[in-house]
Amino acid sequence: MTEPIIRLEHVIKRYDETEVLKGIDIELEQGKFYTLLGPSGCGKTTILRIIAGFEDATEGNVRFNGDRINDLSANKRQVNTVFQNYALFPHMNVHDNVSFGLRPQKTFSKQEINEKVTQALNSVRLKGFADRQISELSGGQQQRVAIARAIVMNPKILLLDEPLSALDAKLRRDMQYELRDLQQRLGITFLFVTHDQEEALAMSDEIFVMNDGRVLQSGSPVDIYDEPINHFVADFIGESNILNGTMVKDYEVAFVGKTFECADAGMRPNEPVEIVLRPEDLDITTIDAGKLTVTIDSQLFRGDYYEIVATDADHNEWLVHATNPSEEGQRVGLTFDPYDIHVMRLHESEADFDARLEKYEDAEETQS
Ligand SMILES: Nc1ncnc2c1ncn2[C@@H]1O[C@H](COP(=O)(O)OP(=O)(O)OP(=O)(O)O)[C@@H](O)[C@H]1O
Repeated sequence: MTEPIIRLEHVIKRYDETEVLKGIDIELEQGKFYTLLGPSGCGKTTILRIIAGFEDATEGNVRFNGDRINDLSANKRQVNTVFQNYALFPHMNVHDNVSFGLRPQKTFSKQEINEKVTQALNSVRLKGFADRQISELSGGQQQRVAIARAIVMNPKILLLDEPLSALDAKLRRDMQYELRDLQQRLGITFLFVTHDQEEALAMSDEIFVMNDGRVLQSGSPVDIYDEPINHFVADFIGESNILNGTMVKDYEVAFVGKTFECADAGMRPNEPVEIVLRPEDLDITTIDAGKLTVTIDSQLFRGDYYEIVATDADHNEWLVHATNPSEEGQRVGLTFDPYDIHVMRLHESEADFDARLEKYEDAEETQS
């Protein structure tokens, strides 16, 4: 296997007594789009700053293609950063902003610099903007200049710290497509920071879900959405119904006072667990056909689905995304498939979770 381009080995960061990174182990491969996702203050920016060389790790190793770079200064790392506030120079035009990092190198002629700037501006669809002043640009265009300024340096890794947060919803969505497209065209590694789970799901090859200085789970968007490791991840990534339950035995789980067939195995008999059922995996049906009976409390039309809140006999609240409307106060059945029940062990580590998943997938293969 080839060396990951970046590897953080048990990185800890302390400011005085406060530990803001509590042992981060992550690997980034060449040419992939990675996202650090987590709530404000969980340590995302600190990880970027340590990779960029603006901040030292208190403990642990930072490796670039296998070499330890903890002591390498920021300007010697093949890493560039796009900041949230763009950090452009307002008194300079677009060309001078984009070429700013190239000029002190003195290795390029004026013509080479012009070619590189033109190429970078073309990549971010700002052809012909070189002579514009920064103040004459929209927010989205300024964002593109910031990206052009970073990619003109030909980095191996681009770090992006919430680069879309200042844009309105429509422009933000357009830029999500563009950034993803740019990453694929350039083939360099992107490490993107956001606290917006939809953005992370839409853009990434791999997501690191963080909370309180730790990576709780890493994986593809589909893996993380379908198999959240714990309550925090399930709740943070999309909407969920999360309930306490008991794993009666392999492929049988009990919650809300009933026992249901499920697709999980490999836990202790009667182990306490948490259950996740996604709103889009629940169907409303007749009371007779339902696995549970609920009463509809309220509904909102959301364009492509109805968001329904219902309550069961034990006063548990259920969030359901349905294609058809229901009537408030109506008693209906709720149904779901065994494989839509996601069972989460309490306090499971990511390594334990991966081992359990692997065992379960092996068993599935043997069965089929
Ligand atoms: N220079 C510093 N001195 C002391 N504490 C700091 C310093 N820089 C960051 N912190 C603390 O470290 C923690 C992590 O900060 P960080 O900026 O990495 O979080 P984040 O996940 O990027 O948050 P946000 O999404 O709000 O930008 C926070 O509690 C922050 O207050």
